[in-house]
Amino acid sequence: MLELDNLSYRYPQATQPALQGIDLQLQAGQCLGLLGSNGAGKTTLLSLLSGVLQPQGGAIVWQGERRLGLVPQQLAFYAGLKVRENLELFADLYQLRGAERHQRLDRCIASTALADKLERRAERLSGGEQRRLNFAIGLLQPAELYLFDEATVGVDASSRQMLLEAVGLLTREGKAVIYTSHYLDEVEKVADRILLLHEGRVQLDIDKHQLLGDQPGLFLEWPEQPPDALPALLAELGLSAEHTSNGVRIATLNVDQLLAITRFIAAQPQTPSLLRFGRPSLEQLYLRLNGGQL
Ligand SMILES: Nc1ncnc2c1ncn2[C@@H]1O[C@H](COP(=O)(O)OP(=O)(O)OP(=O)(O)O)[C@@H](O)[C@H]1O
Repeated sequence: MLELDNLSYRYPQATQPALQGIDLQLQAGQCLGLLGSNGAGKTTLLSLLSGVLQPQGGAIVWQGERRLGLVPQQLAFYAGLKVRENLELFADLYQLRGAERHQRLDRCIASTALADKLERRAERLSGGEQRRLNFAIGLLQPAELYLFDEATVGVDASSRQMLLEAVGLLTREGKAVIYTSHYLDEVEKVADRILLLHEGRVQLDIDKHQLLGDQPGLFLEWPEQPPDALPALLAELGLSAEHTSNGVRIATLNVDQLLAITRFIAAQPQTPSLLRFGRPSLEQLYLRLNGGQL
């Protein structure tokens, strides 16, 4: 539905481009998790897609009509208006009429749990409720591609869960989504593909399941250092491990090897600070990626 071809952008007076050589294809029904450290270029990319910025190099090619919904990082509603008035105003702007208008309003109010806040002036909402209003306004817009830029900052855990479900529903309905957040557990939940930006370039563009893998591994850490006898045990068991400053990661091991290691741990005077058996989380992989270890 959307193709980016060698896209680049440099802010006026900046010495380095904020984005360079970005190639990307996005399909309907896909949720792309956009990751990268502060300043990597995520917001710039979303601003180019939403038309806030114009590309200076390369092209953005839309297959079909360009219909876009945006939940921006900066709150974008009228603080002096009530929640209901804001939603009605944006429904007007989006030219929603009749049954569709009602349906979309009902759905975005339900998805963001704002039903009991409709008569409250937006400036009187709590920080998390303001985020939810911002989110609701983005969802209200009929679109084929939805962009979420740090859309859940300051939202409490149960409301966040609800917002993520609304994002999941969009992709199940065949909408494309680009979701950027520093909450990697959220990205892990909603995204099916991960795009990592580093200094304005694509560092990694990969299917989420391929990135996380399905092989469970063992992750062990101690408060200071692993026990001195650990390397000998691993050698005896024929296991290869990746060593970190205070622990090890063992990518594959069988049940007997796992049992031998747990027996060894139980016999040590110091207990581990982390013992995790399973797939690595996106957060663990991200830290390794950013540390240049992957
Ligand atoms: N208005 C601006 N003028 C000049 N440089 C800018 C401007 N906005 C962003 N930049 C620079 O462009 C680069 C990319 O910034 P961008 O905001 O896209 O990063 P980001 O990945 O969204 O970061 P964050 O995670 O902090 O939101 C950074 O080096 C940033 O300093």
